[in-house]
Amino acid sequence: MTPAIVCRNLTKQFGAFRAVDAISFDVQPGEIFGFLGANGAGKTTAMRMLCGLSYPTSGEATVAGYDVYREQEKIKRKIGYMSQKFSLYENLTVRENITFFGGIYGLSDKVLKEKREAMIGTLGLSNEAGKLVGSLPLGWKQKLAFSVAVLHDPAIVFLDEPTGGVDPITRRQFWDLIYAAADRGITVFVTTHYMDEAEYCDRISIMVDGRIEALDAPRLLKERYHAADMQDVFYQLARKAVRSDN
Ligand SMILES: Nc1ncnc2c1ncn2[C@@H]1O[C@H](COP(=O)(O)OP(=O)(O)OP(=O)(O)O)[C@@H](O)[C@H]1O
Repeated sequence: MTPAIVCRNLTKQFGAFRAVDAISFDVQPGEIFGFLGANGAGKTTAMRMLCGLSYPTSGEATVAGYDVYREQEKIKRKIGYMSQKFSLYENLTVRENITFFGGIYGLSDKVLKEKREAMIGTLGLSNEAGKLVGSLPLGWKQKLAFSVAVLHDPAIVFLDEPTGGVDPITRRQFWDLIYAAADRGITVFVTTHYMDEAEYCDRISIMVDGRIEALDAPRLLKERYHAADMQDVFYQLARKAVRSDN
């Protein structure tokens, strides 16, 4: 099977500063791939290159089979993206947001209507469908933003710290949505600072100062680093970091 993402020595330099330093990995279709690293490690910079939002300085990568230098527009049509600030319009209602993004993704009126009503039902938002998104609790906004990011059944969805600032139960519900998407064959590429979420991933990479220091299934990483949990694995690797954005 062709990998969903192929990344070879991908590098991003800002002047003399190497934010992402020759990272290499593959992500398989349908995989949930966790992309971990301390603040400033280079995760967002790497993700922006893979999403076709910025050009690499050097190295190679394909996303959904498309080249990150030459085929950025094709990549954008094949992916979903949810940024830390999630991209919903606070001054539109739940239903209007879904309709708006469905239109951008080019869904037909009929498909859009079906998907919209199904989504509102699945998320339990029937009573909120006519309310402004700005009035919803953060956890609901995040679940809605994720559902909108996969509305067009992309090959890959990129999630940049999608669950920041919400409680563990809401995060667990969010992950149920991620699993459901992966079951539908959508590849999930997710950054997180929560180590319980790292445990939910099929494989994770840990970035330190722009480089990937470790990459494997959580269970194998715990064995390798003689760690009781991912928190400990992460700490052993990330404490070597010189860089800090804090
Ligand atoms: N446009 C830019 N120009 C110069 N430096 C940048 C630019 N964008 C990011 N950086 C630097 O590159 C490094 C990596 O930043 P990045 O945002 O990719 O890290 P991150 O791992 O996503 O961190 P966080 O977890 O805080 O989001 C940081 O030191 C950051 O200051």
